[in-house]
Amino acid sequence: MAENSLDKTIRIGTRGSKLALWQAEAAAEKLQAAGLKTELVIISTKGDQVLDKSLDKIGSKGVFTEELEVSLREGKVEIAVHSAKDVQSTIPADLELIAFMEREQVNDVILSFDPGFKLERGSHAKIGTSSTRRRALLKKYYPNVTTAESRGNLQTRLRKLEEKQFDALMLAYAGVVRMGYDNLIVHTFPEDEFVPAAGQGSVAIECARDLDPELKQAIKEALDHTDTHTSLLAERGFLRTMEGGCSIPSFALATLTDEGISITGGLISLDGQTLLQETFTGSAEAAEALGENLAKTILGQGGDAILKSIKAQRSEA
Ligand SMILES: NCc1[nH]cc(CCC(=O)O)c1CC(=O)O
Repeated sequence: MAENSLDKTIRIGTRGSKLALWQAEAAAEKLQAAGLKTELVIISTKGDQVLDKSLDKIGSKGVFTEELEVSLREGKVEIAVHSAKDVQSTIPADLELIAFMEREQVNDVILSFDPGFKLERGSHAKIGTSSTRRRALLKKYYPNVTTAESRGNLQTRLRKLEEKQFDALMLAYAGVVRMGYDNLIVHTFPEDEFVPAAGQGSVAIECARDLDPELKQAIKEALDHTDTHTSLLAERGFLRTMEGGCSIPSFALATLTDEGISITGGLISLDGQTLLQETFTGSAEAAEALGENLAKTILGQGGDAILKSIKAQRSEA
């Protein structure tokens, strides 16, 4: 009797952080509900190990994904689960992203242990964040706010908040609610002003291109969320054309509409002085091209000069 590929246990590669485990468990539950067998395999990445440097200083692409991709290649796991936001814009040719799980609310939020904490335009608060996008947007919209590095997993960052290394902490709502810290949210940024990073709030599933086709299809059917996938194609098309890597303050958010798809995206200079932001609409079938065209437009509006100056500043540092 031929061996049935769907009887095989799907080994799920994941980082060991609590959020990563939550995401991997969410994928495992859905696979099990579809009748598939699963097992979690915890893999530590450079982004988990190097905690004393900001991500733009660790520098290389795929700080949260590389070791997972090696395990896919070596056949140690069948799939890898990532925060979609942490996945580099171009995947190596022997690997592929087969599914994007249903997206959580996409907004950035502020957490504080002081329930009376209010963020206002003139606020002088010190806010923990290590994201260049969040820092630059805060400079633009909240010019008196200062920021402090807050690398590390969510638990580490909350400890820094507890130790009063800063007054408040800025994070993605998705991770906060998944960890059950939403009771600490004191401010939610509107997504048209603080446009999230491409992929924020969604979970991406990666596998080797040569994974058994029947198994691949079953995984896709169990995990993929069509509207999220379409949005992510547009956002990742934008990101790829922007060619910035994860430490560039670019942003992109696509949503499906009655007519098709809408994507808002752009780029901000590190000092917050120059903001380029546009919204494009098109058909869902051409989602990827729409994101690419948006990026080309932003680059043409002066985005290329912003990128150049960011790269020059970085090589000086
Ligand atoms: N590398 C950080 C990272 N990657 C994914 C999330 C949050 C959850 C998500 O956006 O899916 C975070 C933390 C944050 O930005 O607050």
